[in-house]
Amino acid sequence: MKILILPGDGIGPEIIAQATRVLDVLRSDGLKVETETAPLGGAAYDQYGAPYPQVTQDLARAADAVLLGAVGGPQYDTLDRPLRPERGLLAIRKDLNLFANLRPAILYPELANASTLKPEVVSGLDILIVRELTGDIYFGQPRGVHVNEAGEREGFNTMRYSESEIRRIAHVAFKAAQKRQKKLCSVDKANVLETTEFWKEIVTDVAKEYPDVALSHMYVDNAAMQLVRNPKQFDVMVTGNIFGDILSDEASMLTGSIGMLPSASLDQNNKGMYEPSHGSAPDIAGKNLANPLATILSLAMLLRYSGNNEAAAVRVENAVKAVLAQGYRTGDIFEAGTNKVSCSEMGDAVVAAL
Ligand SMILES: NC(=O)C1=CN([C@@H]2O[C@H](COP(=O)(O)OP(=O)(O)OC[C@H]3O[C@@H](n4cnc5c(N)ncnc54)[C@H](O)[C@@H]3O)[C@@H](O)[C@H]2O)C=CC1
Ligand SMILES: CC(C)CC(=O)C(=O)O
Ligand SMILES: [Mg+2]
Repeated sequence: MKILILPGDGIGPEIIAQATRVLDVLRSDGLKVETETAPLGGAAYDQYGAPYPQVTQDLARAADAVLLGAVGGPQYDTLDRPLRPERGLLAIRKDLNLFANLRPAILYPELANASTLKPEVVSGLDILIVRELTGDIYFGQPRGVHVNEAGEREGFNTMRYSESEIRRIAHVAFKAAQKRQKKLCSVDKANVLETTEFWKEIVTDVAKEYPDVALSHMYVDNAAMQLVRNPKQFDVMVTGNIFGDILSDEASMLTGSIGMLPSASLDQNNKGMYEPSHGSAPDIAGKNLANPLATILSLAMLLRYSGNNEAAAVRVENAVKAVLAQGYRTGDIFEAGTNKVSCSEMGDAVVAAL
């Protein structure tokens, strides 16, 4: 298997370094992988003047899977939009047709007290958020800032979803629910937005092919509230790009920290890009403070989905469980009585536990 590694910006290189060490151990134990490394985002802009340069595109297309740290940073926030790191991320997702973003929010029992919610609200939590990733207001045209008819400057983006885009993500979500508790909640804002009323209509139609899955619908504002009130009511949630982006950050805090939430972004054939759900955390970048576990768990997802290697995935996940049981904690999940470690020390612990 060919894996392209994209460290990206901010904490990206630090967390990717720990995931790469884990991969190296698996490789020394016989896992057949070739790796290449390329820049994406701000790092690519600095080197090539573009956030998703040709060299990265060529390697990404040739790879079976991509492992990404994160992109972005304040030094890039004043660049023209097409040059910004986040555009590079959107471009690679679109280029590789990675429409299905799986974001599992699982609470490891050892982290029940790291959550800001009461342990009884989150203990045993196991939710899968299925987020559509290549459509919606993040990609819809027209977009921009112009002077309107009243002579005033005005910003605009467009929320759009085609029927085929909704159908294919709905199928992914129903199939995922079939393998879990057979409950799917589709999240929309159908009371206000035509695009998401259409979403609801199509998801309801696709449901006819999955009679064993109980489908429910919820408005996104209520879903945001219910995730905090009673998150264990959910099994699989399916939603569009922007709602999924926001709800998955919210769900991450149910697991103790955004530094714990991995993700897989898949195409129709399980080629995928794997990345933590968080960003480049400029506030802690370069300080060896970041939690690398979301990235290491993203590597596990890579091994499972693109590598078709369940045993290797479980080995990595068990190592993460072991280090949590041993009491290792980066600052974001630290609590009294545990052992506070740096990003690289957490990597040491995971490598030792493999
Ligand atoms: N997939 C990606 O590459 C994403 C990139 N971004 C970009 O990242 C930059 C920062 O965005 P923010 O809104 O601050 O979101 P962020 O997720 O980078 O950080 C939010 C907060 O969570 C903390 N945090 C995040 N990951 C952590 C980790 N592994 N360990 C410990 N603490 C962690 C940060 O220190 C910060 O306090 C921006 O340029 C943004 O556009 C944001 C989200 C996703
Ligand atoms: C640049 C953003 C679209 C990335 C993000 O926030 C995410 O994918 O979670
Ligand atoms: Mg996000």
